Amino acid sequence: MTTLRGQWQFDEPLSRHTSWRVGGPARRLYRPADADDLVEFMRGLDPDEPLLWLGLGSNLLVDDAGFPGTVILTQGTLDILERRGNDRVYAEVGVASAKLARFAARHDLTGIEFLAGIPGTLGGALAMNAGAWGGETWSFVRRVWTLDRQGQVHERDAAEYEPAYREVRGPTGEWFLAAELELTPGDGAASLARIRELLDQRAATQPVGQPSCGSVFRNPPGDHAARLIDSLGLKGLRIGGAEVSSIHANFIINRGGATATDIARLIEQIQQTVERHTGIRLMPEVRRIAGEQA
Ligand SMILES: Cc1cc2nc3c(=O)[nH]c(=O)nc-3n(C[C@H](O)[C@H](O)[C@H](O)COP(=O)(O)OP(=O)(O)OC[C@H]3O[C@@H](n4cnc5c(N)ncnc54)[C@H](O)[C@@H]3O)c2cc1C
Ligand SMILES: NC(=O)C1=CN([C@@H]2O[C@H](COP(=O)(O)OP(=O)(O)OC[C@H]3O[C@@H](n4cnc5c(N)ncnc54)[C@H](OP(=O)(O)O)[C@@H]3O)[C@@H](O)[C@H]2O)C=CC1
Ligand SMILES: C=C(O[C@H]1[C@H](O)[C@@H](CO)O[C@H](OP(=O)(O)OP(=O)(O)OC[C@H]2O[C@@H](n3ccc(=O)[nH]c3=O)[C@H](O)[C@@H]2O)[C@@H]1NC(C)=O)C(=O)O
Repeated sequence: MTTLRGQWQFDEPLSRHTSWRVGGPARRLYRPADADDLVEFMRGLDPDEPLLWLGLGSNLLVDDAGFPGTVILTQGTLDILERRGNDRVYAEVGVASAKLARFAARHDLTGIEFLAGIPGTLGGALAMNAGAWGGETWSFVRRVWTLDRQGQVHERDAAEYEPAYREVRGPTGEWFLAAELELTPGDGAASLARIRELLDQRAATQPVGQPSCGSVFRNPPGDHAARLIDSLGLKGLRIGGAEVSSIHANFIINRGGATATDIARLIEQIQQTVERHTGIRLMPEVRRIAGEQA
């Protein structure tokens, strides 16, 4: 029997762990001390316990009722980050995407500048195939290490996964522990300048200072959700504390005191209005949490 070294919290409000600042309590939240500790934790976990892996919570709509199970928090832990060889970076999933982008640039490795403005962890970026400005996370992944519910670690080749727009299909019942990325050796100063440029571009077009989950809807083929929502005059539409951003129409911001229900109702209202006027059913990009996630 091994003693766990991580930290427990009980009835922890998930509004403290999501960028929308909404979401009810998790029955239990566990922040592992490191990857070995997390392996031990999974080995001892009740097979029926609902489980949610959480990074920064920047793409999650957690219900007001909370999560009736265990949340594993990787942000602020699982933070090993190192260069390997000429063109590789190894990172555990708790590393912030922004930190990974700057680390690569400082080591004269280029290609992932786009990750600098995407809030969240590498784990969330892998699960969502996070992308911006033409770049996508999985274009750079060569290997991943995953963990299953029995506490078994698997080393997997990127070829075992099928990345698509804001999603990736692969072996089920496993979560990401770490990844190895292949980057292009180049000019680190130019890479840092590109990061600054992309952050400026983002600040000019997105409400980065206000609580949100980024784009609420996926872009439909050949169009942009934001353009459709904007063209119907929905900017500023508000339910409770949730409001369609007047800066970017595909962002819903928490104006203070929003509930998950406010946000969910606003999402539905936008979907219905857009569908009625254009025939296009917008599909959410954000993930709604009400039960077990795998
Ligand atoms: C202001 C703002 C701007 C944004 N801009 C962009 C953008 O340009 N492009 C973009 O793609 N996204 C964007 N997003 C959305 C979000 O930042 C990304 O999806 C991000 O990669 C999520 O990372 P996270 O750590 O917060 O994941 P979380 O929200 O914590 O989790 C997201 C999903 O990943 C799963 N997950 C987390 N860690 C793991 C793991 N280790 N193994 C398996 N599954 C895991 C969770 O269970 C959940 O289903 C933006 C969000 C905000 C608030
Ligand atoms: N957190 C959120 O809810 C939101 C975040 N954002 C934006 O998303 C991006 C990423 O956010 P988040 O995931 O929270 O990560 P952080 O902003 O916490 O950044 C993570 C790490 O990246 C490095 N870093 C970030 N910005 C800088 C900088 N200007 N100069 C030097 N190093 C930097 C730092 O690493 P080191 O430890 O090496 O210094 C930092 O610890 C930021 O641009 C942020 O403004 C936007 C909306 C919401
Ligand atoms: C923020 C996210 O990702 C973002 C990513 O940061 C940016 C930059 O690459 O490109 C996508 O936004 P986007 O398609 O809305 O890109 P933008 O360039 O801002 O806008 C697209 C088009 O919509 C129009 N537009 C935008 C905002 C608005 O309020 N009104 C409007 O009409 C713009 O004029 C432009 O013609 C990603 N969103 C999706 C759903 O793919 C996220 O996934 O959370």
